[in-house]
Amino acid sequence: MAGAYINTSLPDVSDRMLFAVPKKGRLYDQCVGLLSDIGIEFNRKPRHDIALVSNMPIALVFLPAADIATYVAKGNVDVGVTGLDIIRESQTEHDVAELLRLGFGRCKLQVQTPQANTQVASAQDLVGKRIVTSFINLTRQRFAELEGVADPAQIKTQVRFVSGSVEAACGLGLADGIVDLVESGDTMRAAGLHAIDTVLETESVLITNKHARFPRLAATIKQRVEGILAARRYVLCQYNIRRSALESACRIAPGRQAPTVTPLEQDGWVAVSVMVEKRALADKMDALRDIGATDILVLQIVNARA
Ligand SMILES: Nc1ncnc2c1ncn2[C@@H]1O[C@H](COP(=O)(O)OP(=O)(O)OP(=O)(O)O)[C@@H](O)[C@H]1O
Ligand SMILES: O=P(O)(O)OC[C@H]1O[C@H](OP(=O)(O)OP(=O)(O)O)[C@H](O)[C@@H]1O
Ligand SMILES: [Mg+2]
Repeated sequence: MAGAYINTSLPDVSDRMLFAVPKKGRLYDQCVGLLSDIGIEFNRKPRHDIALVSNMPIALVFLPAADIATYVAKGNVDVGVTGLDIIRESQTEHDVAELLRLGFGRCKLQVQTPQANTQVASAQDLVGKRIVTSFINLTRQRFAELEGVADPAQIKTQVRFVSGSVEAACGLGLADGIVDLVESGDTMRAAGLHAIDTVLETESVLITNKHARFPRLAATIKQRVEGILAARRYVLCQYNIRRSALESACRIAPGRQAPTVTPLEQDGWVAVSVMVEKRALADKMDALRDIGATDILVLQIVNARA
């Protein structure tokens, strides 16, 4: 095979689905936790970026998060996890299919400027000025909108790429504003900056190549992840209630599909078991108690396939 060489220390991945996972950074721990929760077993040797999954025909490929969308789009790997920000920045959204939003890696890509600079109140005030960012394409697109220019290559705002520590650029006198990710806002505030515009709200996404080689396996991964995400989102609520109040109780907590109702060994009473979203749980328990529910128990869900 021209151009290829055999490295016997690399595992044979030819008949395995290649699954790209961020090799470090914010998404790494979350991804590794998710892989474990969906039953993917692997042993990553130190300094190796490929790990064979022992219980499925999958090879995990550990790559920089910023490159994963491009690898998936080009079909170098079949599926991957990365941020929506990276998919948009690398202009791969037409070549990758989004399988699932993952609910972690949530943050905002924001235009930021020194708090002390009272001349700049909105992103419009930065038109024509110097912006430093790791997201040059998204930044140019946003300033093209602000400038009313159709082609982002024609904007007058000067957008310069840096690969990290973006927030230092204003303090160093290199920029009038930056465009970077903000989650808690601590990094931004520590650099004396504040946000004046949101370019994108992002979170991690499970993506696949549109012509992926292992569509059934990718669908299995998606289903497994859905089960874990649902389990993280819901708890199982069980309570006893008089049959006469059951209809009201079902309106309060209708569940994902419908509550399970079983008769109690006590005339006129039933036991109800229902999935409830964690964030609404306390209110729902109060409301169930108000209509006479008793012995309200809350149980953690480990997995919840639809
Ligand atoms: N503070 C944050 N909160 C939530 N998600 C984030 C945050 N920073 C980055 N992300 C998400 O994680 C993706 C990868 O960024 P991350 O900073 O983890 O990678 P990196 O810059 O390659 O790693 P490192 O910062 O360790 O060098 C981002 O594109 C974004 O989707
Ligand atoms: O609003 P916060 O909670 O402070 O998070 C935002 C920071 O997180 C990311 O940086 P990261 O820690 O990944 O370092 P990096 O800049 O070296 O990528 C991002 O680039 C911001 O700097
Ligand atoms: Mg980072």
